[in-house]
Parts: sequence; structure tokens; C-alpha cells
Amino acid sequence: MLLDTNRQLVQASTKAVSVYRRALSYFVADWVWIALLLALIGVSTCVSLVEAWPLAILIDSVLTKEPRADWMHALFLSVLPAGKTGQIRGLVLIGMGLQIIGYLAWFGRMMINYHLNYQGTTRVRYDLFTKLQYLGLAYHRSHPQGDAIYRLTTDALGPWGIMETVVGTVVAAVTLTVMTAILLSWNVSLTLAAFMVAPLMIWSNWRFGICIHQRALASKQADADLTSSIQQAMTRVPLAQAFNQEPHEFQHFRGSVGRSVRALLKLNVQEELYPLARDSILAVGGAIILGYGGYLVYRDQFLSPVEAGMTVGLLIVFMDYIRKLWDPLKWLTEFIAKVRIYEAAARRAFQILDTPEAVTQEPDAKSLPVSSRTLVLDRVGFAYRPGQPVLHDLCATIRPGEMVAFVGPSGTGKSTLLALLLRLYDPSEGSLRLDGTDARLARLRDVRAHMAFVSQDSLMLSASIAANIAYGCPDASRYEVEQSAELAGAAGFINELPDGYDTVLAEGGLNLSGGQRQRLAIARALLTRAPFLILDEPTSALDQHHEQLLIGSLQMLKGQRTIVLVTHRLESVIACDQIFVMDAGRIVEAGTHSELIHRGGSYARLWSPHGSRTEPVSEPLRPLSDIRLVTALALHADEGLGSRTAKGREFRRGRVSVGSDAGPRDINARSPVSPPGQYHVKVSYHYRHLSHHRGRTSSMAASGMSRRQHSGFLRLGRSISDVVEGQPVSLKAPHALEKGASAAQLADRPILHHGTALYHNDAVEGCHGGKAMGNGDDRAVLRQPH
Ligand SMILES: Nc1ncnc2c1ncn2[C@@H]1O[C@H](COP(=O)(O)OP(=O)(O)OP(=O)(O)O)[C@@H](O)[C@H]1O
Repeated sequence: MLLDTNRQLVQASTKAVSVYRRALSYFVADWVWIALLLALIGVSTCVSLVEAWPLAILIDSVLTKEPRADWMHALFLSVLPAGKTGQIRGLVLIGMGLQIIGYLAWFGRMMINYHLNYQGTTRVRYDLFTKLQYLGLAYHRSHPQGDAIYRLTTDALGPWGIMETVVGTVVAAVTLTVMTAILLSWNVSLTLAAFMVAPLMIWSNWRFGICIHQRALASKQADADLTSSIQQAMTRVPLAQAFNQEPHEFQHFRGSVGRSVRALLKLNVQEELYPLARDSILAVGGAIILGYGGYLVYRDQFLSPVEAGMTVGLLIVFMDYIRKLWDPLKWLTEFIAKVRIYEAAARRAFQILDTPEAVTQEPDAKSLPVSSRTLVLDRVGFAYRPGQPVLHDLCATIRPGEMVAFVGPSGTGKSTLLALLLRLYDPSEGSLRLDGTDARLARLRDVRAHMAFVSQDSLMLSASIAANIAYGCPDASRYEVEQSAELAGAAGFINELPDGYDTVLAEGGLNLSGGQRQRLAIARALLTRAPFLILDEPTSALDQHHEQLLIGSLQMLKGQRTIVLVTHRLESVIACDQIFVMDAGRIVEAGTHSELIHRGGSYARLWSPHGSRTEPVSEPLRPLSDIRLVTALALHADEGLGSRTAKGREFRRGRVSVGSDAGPRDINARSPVSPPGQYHVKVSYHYRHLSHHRGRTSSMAASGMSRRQHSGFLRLGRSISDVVEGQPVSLKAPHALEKGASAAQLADRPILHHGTALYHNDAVEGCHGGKAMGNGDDRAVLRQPH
């Protein structure tokens, strides 16, 4: 039993020593400053040892006929002039000089102390912050944010506290030894009398030290709880308001404040009792020295004069030394209690540094340059907690440029799988491979650089919209930022804000709607140009119109980027190359939309649980004749350039070329316009005026053919090949295809804004949304040609 206790004690002290060593290691780089600090401490100590001496010399050697003969008096007198007034002046100057040197040394010590404190603590905070940034979701989800903030701000001071306490204690031990030796050399009995109060000092230091330590810890904990509870309450404000829980929240807050105040008060009582006890003991010590020392002076100077006996000057020095003994004694007796407070704080800080990371990088991890790659899930399994797997045996191959979706009921592990793709966790079983390389064997940064992620919660910074979009790509130009916003369907609402892209968002982007935040998050991901776009419920907060726009944009990116989509909105996955249906952590079906519908399994049931949802695609899509788009674009171009009407003109040989990342290409009947998105469009066409005569239209022979050519930006909401008869399609274009107009200037405008009359071959059957130009909600219904 005793052996066990001893072993535990040894283990505890070994651990403590390792904490101290680790804490001190943060100051090793500042060894020059530490050496200077020690030198200044030496100066201060020497000054404090001699500063009472000028008065003693004055009384015992200058203001008497017979100067004392000991070495200290001899030393002082040797530097003083011979005359009494000169000696008095000299002593005044020495006393003043000592005081000034003492203050300067103190000032230097304080400055170095601050410097060391800030340098070391900054290093600890850098380490902590970096570690917190890299710690996995598992850590952050299981620890309150307030706790991390407290450790980073307050506990990070622990290593400096240890450093300060250790240095202070070493200096105190040296000072105490030197003072005791000096006192003993002068007068043993008075020194022993003076030390009669030492046990009391030690006891009071020990007793208050422990008590203050415990109460400081309790107060720290109460403070940390208060910070956490405020931080959590702030995030719950909307919830509290919605459920009328403000009074309850206040009660909760009052409870936390009460606990913090009570803990602080208990600490304050001890902190104030301590100097009371200290001063009382000092008063007792002072009385003993004054009484006994006074008696010794009386005895040695008057009763039976002794040459080397006690003098008034020596008594003054004694009184001064005894007062100064308190500090080193205090340091020594408080050492344990004090260092424990800092040790506890340092431990809490080091706990974070020692937390194992959920995802680590192998020392010889491979570099994996960013490139389009085939992603293979090879029998992937994962468990958050041992023995409770949430993913089982997932197998899939996702080729570059494919758009794939994972769908299935809530809680089946879709988001968990996305977290594995981002390497926020590593699979417990099986592997994820990028072009055959196990993601675990590649550099973490490289794997993550392949992925642009849109999370469910669309986190926003308190910064401008442009900065929010450019978060993952800070070097992006304003034009690129605007293009991403355009693709994500965010440009419309951004341009309507008074400060546009420079609008500064409130914390968490709370001055935007959920859908607007989601579109910004999508723009942010699109801007990174990472080959994989990972989207977790990207349309959950979008209305149907913006959902369509986004899906259109994603389809446009198909082929250029690999898109991995998790969604419950099955309309979004129709165009996916592969749809993986998950249930209870397994992939239970895989295929295209029509394959899965025809199979009549889980997907078909998800799609139409009660047989009520209309299946939108039962036949393979038939593209509209692209020439109609050409004509429509040509007509629109003409409209956009200010012609009052397209009526009265006949258009011929329309030619539209579009510029995309792959370079400009012509659109004609053989090269269908696909996919949707934003294009730089050049339109050239020939036309001639028509004359209307009694309801019949004929060519105005005299006018002949004219040629027009224009260019600008055009946004095409959906691929023409996806247009399904009877379904609304959003064909958006700027109101003018002007030369040199920027994407931002050209806000969404309806291309099909005047109804059928403008368009040939009945491509447009109708248009709702009004005739006004600039109504961004206009939609047209295209009809398949017969
Ligand atoms: N950090 C976590 N620790 C422990 N279990 C978790 C954690 N995150 C999720 N889970 C559990 O893992 C399972 C899968 O969750 P996940 O969020 O991946 O499902 P999901 O299919 O994305 O759900 P939803 O469609 O509702 O978003 C759930 O049972 C969930 O409770």
C-alpha cells in the first residue's frame, strides 16, 4: 500500500518535472534575455542589501566621535571625503544613487519580464492555435468552443508562470542564504530572535498558498464555464427568441455569473486575508527585533560599552533586512502552491498539444500534385466510436469529370463519407484512392487541395462578400470572383446590394438569407478550381429557381470537374452520371437516374414514395434543334442592341460563337450548345427588313441583306439538350450584348422576354414574368420540335 502510494508520488513528480521542463523550453530561445535578467536581479539584490547602510554609517560612524571599525564602515568611509559635512553629503549622494540604481534595475527587470512573458506566451499560443486548426472534427465537436478559447488565452500563460516562479524561487533561495549569513555574522542572538517569526511566516505562506491555489483553480473553472455559457447563449439567441426562452436563458446566465462571482469572492477573501496575516507576523517580528535589538544597543553602548557591540545603525540595518527576508521566504514557501497553479494551466494547454490528431500524415507521405484523378472507394468502412461502424464496405469508382450523387435517408452516413473524402477522418477499413494512391499515403495538404467543399452550414466570415468568396483562393482577381458568383447564381443578389461585392457581412453572414449564404459558399468552392467539387446539400436552402440555376452550373462544370453531391433533393441528381443510393451506411444501389427508376428499387421508392411524384424523364432527352437557339440568340442580340423590335426583320445565316475555357467555338446545328453557364458570345447574322401588307409578310427587295456582329456575355441557365417539353427553362442573358461589357455589369436578364413572336419555329411557346426587361425571374417554356 505504502509502496503503491510512493510509486504514485514518484510518477506524479516525474510528470510535473516534465511539464516544467517543457514549459521552460519555450524560453530557451531567449537565453540572452534570461542572463540579462539574472544579472539585473543580482544588481537589485545587492542594492537592497546595502541601501540601509548609508543611514547606519551616518549614525554609527559620521555622527559619532569614534567611527566603527568593521569592514563595511571602512569601505564606505574610504570613498567619502574626510570632513563631516562632506561625509554627510557623500552618504546622501550614495543613498540616492543606490535608490536610483535599484529603480533602474527594477525597471530593466520588469521590461525583460514583459518581453520574456510575451515572447514565450506567444510561442505557446502559436503552437496551440496551429494545433487547434489541425485537430479533427472529432475534437471540436466534443469540446465547447469556450474551453478552447480559455486555454488559448488564459492557460497559455501557464508556462510563463512556471518560468517566473522558478527564477523567482532560485533568486529567493540565494538572497535568503546571503542575508542569513550576513545577519549571523553580525549578531547571532538577534538573528535567531528575528527568525523566531520565520515558522509563522512559513506556516501562513503554506496555508494561504494552498487555499489561494485551490480557490484560484475553482475561480478559473467558473470563469471558463461562464465564457462557454455566454458563447453558447449568443449562438442560441434566435432559438431563444423563437421559443420565448429569453427569461430561461437569463436564469441560466445569472446562474453562471453567480457561480463565477462567488468563486471570485472566495478567492478575494483569501487574497486579502493573506497580507493581513503577513503584516501581523511582520509586526510581531519587528516588535521582537526592536525590543531585543533596542536592549542590545542599550547594553552594548550604555550599560557595558563594547567596541564591536550592537549599534543603532546596525539595528536599523537588521530591521531592514528582516523586512526584506519576507519576500524570499514567501517565494520559497509559496513555490509549491504557486507553481501548481501554473502547472495546472500549462497542463491544460499541453493537453491540447498532446491530443492525437484523428488524421495524420505519414513521415514519407507522397506528393500528389493537383490534377483530375479517378477516385476509388475500396471497401471503405468507418466508425466514429470503436465497434459502432457507420459506413460499411463502400465501393465506387468516380472518374474525372463525372457528376455523381450519394442519396439516401437521413443518418445513413452520406456526410460522413464526404468527411472521409476531405480526409477530415480516415477510413477505419478499406481505402480511398486517387489514381491508385491511397489518400492516407499522400500529403494531407495535397489531398485536400484536390477538394473544394460546400458544407451544409455555409460558414461565412465577417468580411466583404468578395473576401468570403475568395477565402480558399485569396489571389483570385475580382473578375474571377464575379464569375464564380455568376456561376453559383449569387451575382443577382450581390449586384443589388448597395456596396455589391464590397458589402461586409455580419458575423456568420447573418445579414444574408440562408439561400444567399449557400450561394456564396458555392461560389467560394467554385473559385478554388480544385478538381473535385464536394457538395453537401448545396440546394437545401435554395428556391426552385436558384436550385435550377445551380444544377445548370454544375452540369456546365461536368467534364471539367468531378462533382460529388449529397442531397435529399432528387430533382438535382437526374443528370448525374452515377447515383449511389445509401442505406444504413451501405451502398444499396448504383446507376443513372433512368436505370434506377426502371429498376424499381430503393431509389424509385425514394423518388416517389407514394407513387405521387411525376417522373420527369421517362424517355431519353431529345435535343431541340440548335439552330433555334442560334436564331434566338441572334434575335436577342439585335434586341439588346437597341432595335425597337425584331418584328419586320428576317434573319438569315445566324452564327453564334461562344468562348469558354476551351476557347471559342461556333454553335450550329452540329455542335449543340451545352452545357449551360456563362459564355462570351459573338453573334453575327444577316437580316433584311420585311414589309407587312394586308397580313402577309414578304421581303423588301430593295433593302437587301445586312450584316450585324456583336459580342458580350450571355448566361444560359440550362443545357438545351436537357430541355424537356413542357418544363420551364431559364434562358438568361444580359440586356445588352455590348462589346467589352463585364459579367458584373450584365446582370441576369431574360433572353426570351417578348414571347413567341420574336422566335422562329415556335421554339418559345410562352413566357411568364412580364414584358419588362430586367426581370430576372422570366422563364420561358420551350417546346420540342415535331
Ligand atoms: N461526430 C460524430 N460522432 C459520432 N457519431 C456521429 C458523428 N457525426 C455523425 N455521427 C453519426 O453517424 C451517422 C451518420 O451521420 P451522417 O451525418 O453522416 O448522416 P447523413 O446521411 O449525412 O445524414 P443527413 O442526411 O441527415 O445529413 C449518424 O448515425 C450520426 O448520428
